Amino acid sequence: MITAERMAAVDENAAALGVPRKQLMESSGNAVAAAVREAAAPGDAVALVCGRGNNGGDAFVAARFLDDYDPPIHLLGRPETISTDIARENWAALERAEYDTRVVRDSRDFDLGDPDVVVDAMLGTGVTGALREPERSAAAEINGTDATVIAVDVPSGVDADTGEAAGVAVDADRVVTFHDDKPGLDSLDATVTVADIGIPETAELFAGPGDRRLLSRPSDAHKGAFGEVLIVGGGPYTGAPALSAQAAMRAGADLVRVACPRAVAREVQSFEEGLILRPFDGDHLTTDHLDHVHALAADHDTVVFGPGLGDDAATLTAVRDFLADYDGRAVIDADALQVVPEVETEATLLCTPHQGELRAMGGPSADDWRDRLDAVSDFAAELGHTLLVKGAYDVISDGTDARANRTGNPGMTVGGTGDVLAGIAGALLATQDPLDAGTLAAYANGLAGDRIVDRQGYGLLASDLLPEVPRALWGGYDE
Ligand SMILES: NC(=O)C1=CN([C@@H]2O[C@H](COP(=O)(O)OP(=O)(O)OC[C@H]3O[C@@H](n4cnc5c(N)ncnc54)[C@H](O)[C@@H]3O)[C@@H](O)[C@H]2O)[C@@H](O)CC1
Ligand SMILES: [K+]
Repeated sequence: MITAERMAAVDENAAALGVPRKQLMESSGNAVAAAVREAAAPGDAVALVCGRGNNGGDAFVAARFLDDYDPPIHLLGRPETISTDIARENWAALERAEYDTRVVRDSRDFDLGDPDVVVDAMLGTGVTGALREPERSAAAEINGTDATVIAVDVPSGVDADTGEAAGVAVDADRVVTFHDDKPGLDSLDATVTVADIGIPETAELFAGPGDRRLLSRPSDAHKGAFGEVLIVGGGPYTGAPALSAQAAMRAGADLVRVACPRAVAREVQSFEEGLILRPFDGDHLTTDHLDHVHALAADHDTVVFGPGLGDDAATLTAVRDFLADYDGRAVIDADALQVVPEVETEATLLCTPHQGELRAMGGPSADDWRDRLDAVSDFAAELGHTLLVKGAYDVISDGTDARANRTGNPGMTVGGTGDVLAGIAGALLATQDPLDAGTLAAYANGLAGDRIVDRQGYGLLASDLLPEVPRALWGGYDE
């Protein structure tokens, strides 16, 4: 099952891999034509009813595979208003090649005739709200015929994610959907077939630029919409919590605060004047500080636990006790990771071990990234938490789905890059589910490192990543 939003991301990832959408449209159109040939007897009348988006474009392609039927291709609207280049190019090809194209300027112009098979290619996943004219009248006319109705991707007017229609929708006999089943098709009274349109498996498996679609900021963004992040770290180390906090800020968090021991607070502050500190007494975290940390955590959307905390036994006990009483969202990194397998918690955790830390947690080791996908997925299911296992290919799994990320480079083995990753993950976990947050954090962190190495060669510092994080997350690079 794939949602419309995820499908759009996978599509963009496929294009980045070199399989552009126009190529996918050729496969989609071919699959639609195959369904028509299966439904139509020789000599049957076939009609294609097309909208102005890519759903219509699929049917423009199908027409070229249906020469035997010489179908009329009804375009609902003026050709100049076709909304995508690839659909427009396919329409222009039909006109130049003298297919039976018919432009419907007004719903009164629409004459469906009496076909045996109708292809409904008015609207697919791009539908918003109830069908407008002329699609609305056309849908009613299609529903009024005895023809076999084959819907392209999804019956026009139906929401592919929910199966619901905001008004009149096409009542299809068959649906040819692409790449994967859609959640909204299950409830329909139609035969659904899934056509493989040649999207590489890795367009879905590997993080890519399409994954960033999740971050498109709503236009009415107000302070507080992107989350407040608490970093709990520092003690034996001071740079780590400062890096995580700055990374969370660069990744779009609205507010980031750092809870660290008072003994190192000035030093942590000195890395960046914009950090907001909420220190606790002493020089390392212990159970004495848990009331303070719990009170703070309750006011934040996510907590990043671990950067620079150290592995003092009292500190690890404090982490364990904290998690046992916490039911929010947290990124767990560095020394804090080792307590995760022992603790019963209601919290939603995104754990970010490298492969050594994963083994220390009792997790699997596998050299090949494909083997690691399965092994990490099993271990995530066993833990009941999401894992982002860092490596040349990062592997991310919530125990159900697994993804990989291959941005990043050997220059990033330098100290502190993991703290940056944890901070980005903390910011993203405030608004995304753990699998998406982990995938996108790994992708952006690695992409930032790749851009720096492209520009200046090796010799990268973790702090170099910080100013690159916004562009890695929101685009602006020529991919
Ligand atoms: N990987 C993919 O996602 C692929 C998608 N393809 C096709 O592309 C389709 C999605 O294409 P688009 O995103 O262009 O969207 P659609 O073609 O589904 O719809 C977009 C058009 O519909 C209009 N519209 C929206 N709501 C309307 C309403 N309520 N009443 C009347 N008109 C309305 C818009 O103004 C726009 O012109 C898929 O359903 C599928 O058929 C295929 O071409 C190949 C690959
Ligand atoms: K359709």
